Amino acid sequence: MADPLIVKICGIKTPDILEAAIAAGADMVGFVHFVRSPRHASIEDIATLISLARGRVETCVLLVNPDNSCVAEVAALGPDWIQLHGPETPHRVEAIRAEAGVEIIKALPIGSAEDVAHIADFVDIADRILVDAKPPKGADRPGGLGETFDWALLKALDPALQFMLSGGLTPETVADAVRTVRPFGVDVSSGVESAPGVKDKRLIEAFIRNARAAS
Ligand SMILES: O=C(O)c1ccccc1N[C@@H]1O[C@H](COP(=O)(O)O)[C@@H](O)[C@H]1O
Repeated sequence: MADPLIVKICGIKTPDILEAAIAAGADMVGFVHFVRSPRHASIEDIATLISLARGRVETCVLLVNPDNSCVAEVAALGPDWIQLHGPETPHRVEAIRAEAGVEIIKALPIGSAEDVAHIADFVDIADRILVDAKPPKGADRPGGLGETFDWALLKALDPALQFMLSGGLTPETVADAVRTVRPFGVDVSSGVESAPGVKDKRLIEAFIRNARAAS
């Protein structure tokens, strides 16, 4: 039997939405610590959210090219995962993993066949790979933009690679994404919001329901 689909709801900022994501059956919740994001949460808020979530759902802190002090601050909160969503090199990912002692999701931007080929540089270093749309030139952040990409590019991947899919997924598109791409997991942020940074409980429920129905 195939592994059950992992569903991650990212960009949670409040206990209320955390509870809604857990009640809806999320496997993993993400907290963004990146000041340019409308989903940015302070270290103090993330500490509270992780303590509420511990033992109930896997937790992930999303960072963009963090320095060592940021890594240490986040590692001290005891998340299950750190998601690196910036231009971190394989060497830097390895160093952060060793420094933090936390499993790493490496997010990689996909816009071309070369981007897909670049994934191989990280498969033995990161604990999990997440593919996202390459942000448009001039974007003020490297993700959480609701942008999709050409999923057909992923056909070049090693079929044995278990990866998570993100990038512009919504309750309407996630079933098609699951059936077409057959990812190990799906990750969503802006597709379950009523406005940038404002999560919508009904959209979270619909996303998880539709993802599971297709898996
Ligand atoms: O959510 C953000 O603001 C964000 C900021 C910086 C890097 C990544 C960010 N979000 C992640 O991007 C993907 C795709 O998001 P979306 O569903 O297209 O909105 C996902 O992993 C988000 O957690």
